[in-house]
Amino acid sequence: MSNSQSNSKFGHLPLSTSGPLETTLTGTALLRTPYFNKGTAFTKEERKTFGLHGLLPSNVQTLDEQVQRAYEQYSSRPDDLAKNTFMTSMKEQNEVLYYRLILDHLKEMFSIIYTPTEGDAIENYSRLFRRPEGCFLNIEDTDRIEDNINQWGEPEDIDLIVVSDGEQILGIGDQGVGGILISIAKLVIYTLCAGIHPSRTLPVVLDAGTDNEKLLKDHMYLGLRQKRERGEKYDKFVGTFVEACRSRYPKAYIHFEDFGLNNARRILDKYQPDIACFNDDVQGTGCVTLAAIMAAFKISGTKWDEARFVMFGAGSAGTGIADQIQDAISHETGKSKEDAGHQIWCVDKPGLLLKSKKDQLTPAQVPYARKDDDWQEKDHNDLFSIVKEVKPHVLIGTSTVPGAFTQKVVREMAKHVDRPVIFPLSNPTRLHEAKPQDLYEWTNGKVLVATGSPFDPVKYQDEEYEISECNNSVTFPGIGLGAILSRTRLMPPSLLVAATRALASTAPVVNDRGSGLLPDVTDVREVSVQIAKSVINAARDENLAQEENIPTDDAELEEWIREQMWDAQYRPLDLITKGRANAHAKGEAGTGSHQRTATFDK
Ligand SMILES: NC(=O)C1=CN([C@@H]2O[C@H](COP(=O)(O)OP(=O)(O)OC[C@H]3O[C@@H](n4cnc5c(N)ncnc54)[C@H](O)[C@@H]3O)[C@@H](O)[C@H]2O)C=CC1
Ligand SMILES: CC(=O)C(=O)O
Ligand SMILES: [Mg+2]
Repeated sequence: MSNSQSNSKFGHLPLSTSGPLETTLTGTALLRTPYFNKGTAFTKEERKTFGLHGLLPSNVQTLDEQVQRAYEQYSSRPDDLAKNTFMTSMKEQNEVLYYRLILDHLKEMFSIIYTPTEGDAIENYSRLFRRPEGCFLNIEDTDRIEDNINQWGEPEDIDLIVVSDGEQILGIGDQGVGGILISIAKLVIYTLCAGIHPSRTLPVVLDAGTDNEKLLKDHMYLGLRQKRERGEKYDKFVGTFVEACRSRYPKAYIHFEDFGLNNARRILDKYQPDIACFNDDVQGTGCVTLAAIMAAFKISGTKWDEARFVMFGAGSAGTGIADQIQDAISHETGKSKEDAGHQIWCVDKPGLLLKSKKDQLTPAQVPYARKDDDWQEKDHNDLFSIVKEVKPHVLIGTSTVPGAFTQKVVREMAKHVDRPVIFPLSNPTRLHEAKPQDLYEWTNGKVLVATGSPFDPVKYQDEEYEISECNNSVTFPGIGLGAILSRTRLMPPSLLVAATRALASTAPVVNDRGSGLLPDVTDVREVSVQIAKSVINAARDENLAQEENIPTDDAELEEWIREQMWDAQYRPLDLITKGRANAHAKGEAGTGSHQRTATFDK
């Protein structure tokens, strides 16, 4: 491996990003491989070495000039969905340019490549489809799963797999095979926000059918046109997929995304004891929300032993957040977990979760069910009455019910606590339980707010307030970076606690303005370094790290992490012979069945 240009003391590491890239590709094959393609930025020497003369206009451009042109093209698209489609095709042409463009306009573009616009792209997947990306597995072809997984590379080639079965995409429900786009979007965020190598990841959709009638009736729908399979056949499907991943890519970390209510937690509970895996909706959301609550309490002065929480929408995200709050109360106050749970009231479709309805509750909801006796003769079916009774300090929405936090509910809450902490987290934007502007008006500016999708700053009484985005995208990239670099065998709750503490400590100086509950998205790469550092240290302390050469010195560890974070910069290219490529026992550049194996990094 050639590292002639690396100045870093860690330039020898396999994931180091400071040296040249090696490839066997030349001519149009090189131009058509997005990982290597530099387009008009190929230097004169490279054009000669790689046979590019006549295939490019003569002027050599810098990456900055390319970004400028691409941004003008992007800006000329008529609406957000058209911008999203433009970005998808850019990704298929030139990955460095794609990521550089977004990083240079992160705040503006985050909502285009992620929630809310990605939700629209997913809803229209079969109609907007141009080119497949990712691994499509379907429940009627389980015999092929192993082969389909194996074709993406050699055992050392894949670090991270994001998988969805498309049943509960963002807040827009069952999108069937379109779920591939959430796996891809989450991987893009891993690369943008934590420098995960784009060529060492694998997006997967598990197509188990769909219960979305609109898709079933749509003759253009590209997935299995049948009702969702459940039960044993479904479990076997997921099990075969997990086994295939484990046996082919034993070091890969598996991220589960947007599974339905009855599967998300069940699948996590099944695999978490044995493999390094993570459910973003349950765990990532829990981490980021807890960090935001910690920041809010610093402003409000609320004490953990007296704080009362109402969770509205007790599904995957709601119970995931409740679990993290419960652990935090227990940790901060020394209370038992059971006692800590008494400070949390969970509300779902039928109202407050009650013990008498145990049969109708999911296993994750059961610990939060309240005694019926305590609620006799009290109205426990509607949110207003519950808020009136509980007088919560914190109200969190993960219900997908837009406007559920009405003026009446919010004013009632504000009567009892000085600084109401209100987080409407349901995505996409149109499903938020309340709008930040209204929350400011209804609480006379007292609210401490964070939202699931991005919102513009709020203007209230001549002041402007930033609205923090409380989205798992602030946490999962750093957690994944830590998992990958430490090669942790497992991802137990203790590593997530380490991640949450690191995130909470990176919040900007918390102030009384409602801003600063969480770091700004533009700082997310630095935040990811801190989260990864904390996760790596915890993995090592608990003997879970399989990577042996993790620096013990804090500053060195940071340098070690940064050196292994992929950045959107063109690297010099070395032309190597096919024989040498084979000697590295890696997928031969450009001849794989898909572009993700068509890379040969260093
Ligand atoms: N900000 C963030 O980082 C995240 C936000 N979310 C958002 O949270 C929402 C829920 O996502 P998941 O938990 O994955 O879905 P889920 O389907 O597991 O949970 C939704 C829950 O809301 C309940 N619900 C529906 N109607 C209700 C009503 N009228 N009253 C009370 N509860 C009601 C459902 O019964 C279910 O238990 C989505 O909009 C999703 O986009 C999810 C994960 C992360
Ligand atoms: C953010 C996310 O994971 C969701 O809304 O499902
Ligand atoms: Mg999700």
